[in-house]
Amino acid sequence: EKKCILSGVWQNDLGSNMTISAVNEAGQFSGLYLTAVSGAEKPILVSPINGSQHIDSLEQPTFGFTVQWTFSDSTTVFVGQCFVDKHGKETLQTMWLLRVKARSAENNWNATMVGTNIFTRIKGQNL
Ligand SMILES: O=C1N[C@H]2[C@H](CS[C@H]2CCCCC(=O)c2ccc3ccc4cccc5ccc2c3c45)N1
Repeated sequence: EKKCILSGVWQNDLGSNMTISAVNEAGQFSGLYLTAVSGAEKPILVSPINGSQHIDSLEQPTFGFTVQWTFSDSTTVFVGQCFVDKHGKETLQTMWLLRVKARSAENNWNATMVGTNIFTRIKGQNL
């Protein structure tokens, strides 16, 4: 069947790595995110994630999570769905919004970036 529980280790098309802890009975999870890219002028550090996935159906569930970047005053929210192919290979198709801190309300208009990322499991991490 096309069940997908997000716990485990994932890598996206940018080379960023994400480790998601156990998913509880409400579908909530936490984890750690190490981005491979950044536009901040600070060194990249591991950052916490918190989110939730649907577990009512577990068939190719939708999910969302927030990354609170520890190395800069910025936040990213990811939203997406887990797809499972006929071989059982899971892929997370996501879109994200990155909000960086604006100096003033006048600069609010260009403080949010948008993009997409695809995540796949790093081998041997299906536990
Ligand atoms: O795995 C993934 N990694 C990337 C995508 C979506 S999240 C993103 C990493 C974001 C790290 C923070 C950052 O880049 C960042 C932080 C602070 C900034 C301050 C000021 C900025 C001004 C212009 C452009 C920026 C671009 C990224 C920025 C910041 C700025 N997927």
